[in-house]
Amino acid sequence: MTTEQLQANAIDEHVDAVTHNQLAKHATQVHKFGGSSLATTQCINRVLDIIRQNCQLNDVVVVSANGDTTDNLFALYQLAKEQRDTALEEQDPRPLEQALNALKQQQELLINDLLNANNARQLTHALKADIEQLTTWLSGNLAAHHNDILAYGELWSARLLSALLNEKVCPSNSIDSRDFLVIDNETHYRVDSAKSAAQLRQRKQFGKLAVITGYICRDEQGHTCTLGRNGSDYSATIVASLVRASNVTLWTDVDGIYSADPRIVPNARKLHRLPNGVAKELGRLGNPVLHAKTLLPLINQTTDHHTHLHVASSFDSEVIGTEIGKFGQIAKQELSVTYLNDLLIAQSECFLGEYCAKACETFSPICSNDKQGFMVINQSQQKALSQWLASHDTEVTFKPVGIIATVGHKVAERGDIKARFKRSLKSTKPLHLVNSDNAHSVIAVLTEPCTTELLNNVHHDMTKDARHIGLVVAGLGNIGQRFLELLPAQLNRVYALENTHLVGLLSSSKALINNDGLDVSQAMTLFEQEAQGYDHEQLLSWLSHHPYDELIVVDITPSEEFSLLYEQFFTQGIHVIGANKWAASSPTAHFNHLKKLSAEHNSLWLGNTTVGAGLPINFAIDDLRQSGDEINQIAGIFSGTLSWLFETYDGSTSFSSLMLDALSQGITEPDPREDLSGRDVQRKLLILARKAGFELSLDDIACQNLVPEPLQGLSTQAFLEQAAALDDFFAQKLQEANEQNACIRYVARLQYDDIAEAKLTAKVSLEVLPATDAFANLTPCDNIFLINSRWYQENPLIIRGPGAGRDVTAGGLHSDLVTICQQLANKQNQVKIKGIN
Ligand SMILES: NC(=O)C1=CN([C@@H]2O[C@H](COP(=O)(O)OP(=O)(O)OC[C@H]3O[C@@H](n4cnc5c(N)ncnc54)[C@H](OP(=O)(O)O)[C@@H]3O)[C@@H](O)[C@H]2O)C=CC1
Ligand SMILES: N[C@@H](CC=O)C(=O)O
Repeated sequence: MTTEQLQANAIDEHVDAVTHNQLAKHATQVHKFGGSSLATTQCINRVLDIIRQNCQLNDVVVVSANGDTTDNLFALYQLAKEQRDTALEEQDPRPLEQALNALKQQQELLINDLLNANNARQLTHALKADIEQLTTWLSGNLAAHHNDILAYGELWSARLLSALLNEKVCPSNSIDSRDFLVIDNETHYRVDSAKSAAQLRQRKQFGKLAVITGYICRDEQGHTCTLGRNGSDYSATIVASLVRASNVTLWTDVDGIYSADPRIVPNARKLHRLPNGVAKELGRLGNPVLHAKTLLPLINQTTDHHTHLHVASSFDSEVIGTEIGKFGQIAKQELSVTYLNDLLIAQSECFLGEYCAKACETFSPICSNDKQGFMVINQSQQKALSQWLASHDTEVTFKPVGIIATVGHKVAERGDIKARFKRSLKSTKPLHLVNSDNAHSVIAVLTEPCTTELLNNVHHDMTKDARHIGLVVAGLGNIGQRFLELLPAQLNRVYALENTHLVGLLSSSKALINNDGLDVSQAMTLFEQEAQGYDHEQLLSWLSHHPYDELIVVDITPSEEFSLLYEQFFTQGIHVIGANKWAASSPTAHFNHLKKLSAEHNSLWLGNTTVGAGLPINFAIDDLRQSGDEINQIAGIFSGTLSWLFETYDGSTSFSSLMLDALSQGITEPDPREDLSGRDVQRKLLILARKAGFELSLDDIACQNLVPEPLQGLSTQAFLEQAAALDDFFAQKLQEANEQNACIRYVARLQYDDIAEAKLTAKVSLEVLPATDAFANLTPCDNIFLINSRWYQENPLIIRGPGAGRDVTAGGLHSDLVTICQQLANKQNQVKIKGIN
């Protein structure tokens, strides 16, 4: 292996390592701005902002000509040509002069609007020289300079942007791509990569952001060439392959690739991630944004280096676009529907058997079939194909057709998708159904043009179940691990979870995020091996660009700090399932703000395990209220820990030993003082009170703290070590209760009395209860909830059962997950297409 290859491999390994975990930062990037993104001073200022926010100095910017400049240069060329072809006495030089003047003024306007006087003077001077050269070419050997003339569009655009960057953003130099980019065959746009890469290295200046002209290059003889239609996109991906960039972003006037043309199919979904092969097939079958040749340089077969491509809108840079690259299974499930009209089906005996392959090689048809002897081609190919067949002495018939195709990774090999596609076409009776050679599409050949209605209906049938849900689990302790253990079976079993993928795992200091999904059966092992340090800024940045239709964060942390992120989650439409009680018991203003945000952004927020673990107490209260009931009393034993401790504690074992036992069983909070202080019960009562419709805060609930003061300020570890200091207090309380034939229980009580002066009273405290009390005879760890309401007055509603522990809590979280996924599925079903034409 050469030194260069070794270096290249080392770079690849490094890039692989940092990009596998998606919270890591990326390497060199190429940003390409299309003509519409650079059309006006306003657009160019937006581009400056995008560069400020997204580029580093070692990145590369590739530009198209500003707005319509290339079209205007081409029109200039045509005018000059017409003039040349006109008899001398009939020639009128004015239209050409006017067009040239208009072009010059357009450039001067941009220069003077954007640059300071000094820089504007320099660029105007250079522009003047260019216009003189243009004038010479237009009146000289026109044909020989066709491409030189067109090249000015990109040249001016790069020069202007680079000058502007120098003035306002960062050091920059503009590079004329003809100084490095060499193609050895203009027709097939084949790039001389070794020569071009070496020449680009020489031109790129260290510490300056390079602004490179798109669209143009040179051939081996040094003539200016263009890269054809959408050549600037192609330039960007070529440059990316030359500098071995990790990513190219095509900043354009659309915000991504959709599952169908969104101008025709209003319910088209944006495809966040497209595998390379599928993107190429979409480009081939008429996607207006992607072009097959743009994607060619993205995979280097020799080094296996993969560059990802993003399509994003320069008009709304915050909107997440589409990423094209190498992905795992989840992205491979994406389906889209595309169509082409104004095609011809050519039928000939010549297409039967081996000649078909030859014809395909020459004409690259949309589709063909060598058993039935047909090819579908563009109308523009009819003449050439007729001639080709005539030279083979064969007859051909042509008929107008359209096509509609379903496109997705290896769809032609998936019986279920093909069957669905056939069903969706049953009213149409296509002429043929053809699998594409690469198997990434199934194409239906239609006798009539594809209509808007057909496209909408087929799109609906093909993509109705296609929304993907990403799942991020925060908190991988006692409950989090059990949740993950149960996850594989749930994903297999529950239909509503069919498109749910585990994509992120977080502890307090480490994160493992993978957009391609994590293997659920090995989640914890993967986390231990691959998780990396992270901060909230990185996490939020990933969350704001996640590639899923919906994202759910399951918060199984005990952290207030993590709960403060809910505000950003909800703002981004992310759903939250919390076992963590902090947010739901936060100060009233904050809690109301979160509720408002989640409603505004359609974020679902469930927290049924925050009280009673898996018991359906939150459901019950919601249900009572929805049925018109009014709750006036909630009481009970809300702490599994305290229930277990007081039901078990009979004096034979010290209270502190029992507490350590409860901790090891996973019943207590990570810091058992959260239970013993009454705070956990206080939070639960607040959560239920809010559910029942009362507006109060923690301070409104009197709370008896059972932790002696000297133990309150210690670290968790120190507290556990000194836990024996609890024992005397509880021994004495137990003895006093025993003397009255009673027992001690930690009880929560909320009472609403609309006649009394203090209408609402709420407290959590240690009570001495008669041995016969309903709260006195629970199975250790059970919770009991007693509710009095209009419907349940004399005879209260009672819910009782285990209120803490790994299984019931993890189970309760899974119940919330299914509920959310079912609701999201219903949301998707609301977009039924009615049929429009
Ligand atoms: N035990 C039970 O029966 C019930 C518990 N709950 C709630 O479940 C939650 C988890 O309890 P449990 O599993 O026992 O706790 P553990 O202490 O066992 O685990 C907590 C996990 O959260 C992580 N974590 C802590 N802070 C953060 C943070 N800021 N960001 C991301 N991750 C963080 C920890 O990471 P690290 O290891 O790095 O510290 C750890 O992985 C608590 O809120 C608890 O109230 C709710 C109902 C019942
Ligand atoms: N520590 C809590 C756990 C559940 O919220 C309890 O004991 O109830």
